[in-house]
Amino acid sequence: MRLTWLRPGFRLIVGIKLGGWVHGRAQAGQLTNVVHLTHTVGGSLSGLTTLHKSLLSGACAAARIAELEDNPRLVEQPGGTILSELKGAIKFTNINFCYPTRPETQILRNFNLELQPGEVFALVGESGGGKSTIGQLLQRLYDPQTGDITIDEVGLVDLDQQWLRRHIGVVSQEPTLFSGSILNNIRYARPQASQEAVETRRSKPMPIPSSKFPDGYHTLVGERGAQLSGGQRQRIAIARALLAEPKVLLLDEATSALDAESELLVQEALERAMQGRTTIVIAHRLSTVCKADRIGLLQDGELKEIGTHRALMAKGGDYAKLAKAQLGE
Ligand SMILES: Nc1ncnc2c1ncn2[C@@H]1O[C@H](COP(=O)(O)OP(=O)(O)OP(=O)(O)O)[C@@H](O)[C@H]1O
Repeated sequence: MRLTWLRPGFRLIVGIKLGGWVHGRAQAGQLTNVVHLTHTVGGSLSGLTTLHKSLLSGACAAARIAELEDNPRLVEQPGGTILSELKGAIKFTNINFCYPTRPETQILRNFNLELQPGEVFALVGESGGGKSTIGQLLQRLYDPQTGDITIDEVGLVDLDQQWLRRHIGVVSQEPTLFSGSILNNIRYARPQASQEAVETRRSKPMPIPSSKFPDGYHTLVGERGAQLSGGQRQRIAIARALLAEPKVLLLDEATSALDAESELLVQEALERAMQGRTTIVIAHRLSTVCKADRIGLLQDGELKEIGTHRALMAKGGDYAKLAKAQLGE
């Protein structure tokens, strides 16, 4: 078995990182079959390979390994507050952030944003401007150098990280899948969900045309979903987010890999999913963000314009120029 779940040139770092990370989880009693890994971490790669097999015996463990691989987190801290009820009020206050590997490049400058529970907020701006970074900070994959981020007025730094990530549904350009069936990939956030619950959400079919797969929902997706197209991977990630019913949704170019017809169908499913959830939508195509309650234009690391599509168009600023160029308004 190859250790392809570890990126080439990344193995040693993962080994060290995994030690701390897995230990944290094991202490929390949430991933007991991985506790052996902490003993293997200074050991040989063959030891890790054996362990890898045993890890893959549990779908959740595998999912978490895949999750870890794609997100070599710098912030790993066990314990913390678990809120009994999450409303979804989000506040970023005076955030300054640069990635630790590139301290000379400031991504966010004095960034401020306050979202009401249930609000749909779209983030637009030039490529590389820091939109996805805001999503990464919200999941606490990184901590800002200065400033605070709160959910329901509790600082992210005080919240239990696993709890936080379970309550934020994420659909990104390149979703994280693990080698298992479509079914298990979808019910990652709710492992006990029945197949019926997976296939139907609020009486509407999930956006997975399972008849197109040889074994329907039991079709294996290959390592990291390699046997699927980008669009199929995205559909699975969307189905996973819909099933989990999180209070906060982060849609980062969630439909970018879909063809126009599929995008319409999936967009409809997503719009249903956004109802009653605080949602941050990141999209290049302005046609998908026009309906948001508010839109923010990120420029030079801060929100330069903020308002409804109509208000921003009336203002005639950079958003209006962008929209006119794209939508021909
Ligand atoms: N893990 C990382 N380490 C270092 N720099 C990074 C990392 N991730 C992103 N960056 C850099 O941070 C900047 C902002 O990236 P980000 O992905 O947030 O932009 P974006 O606005 O979402 O871009 P796009 O619209 O193209 O997806 C970019 O210059 C990018 O190269």
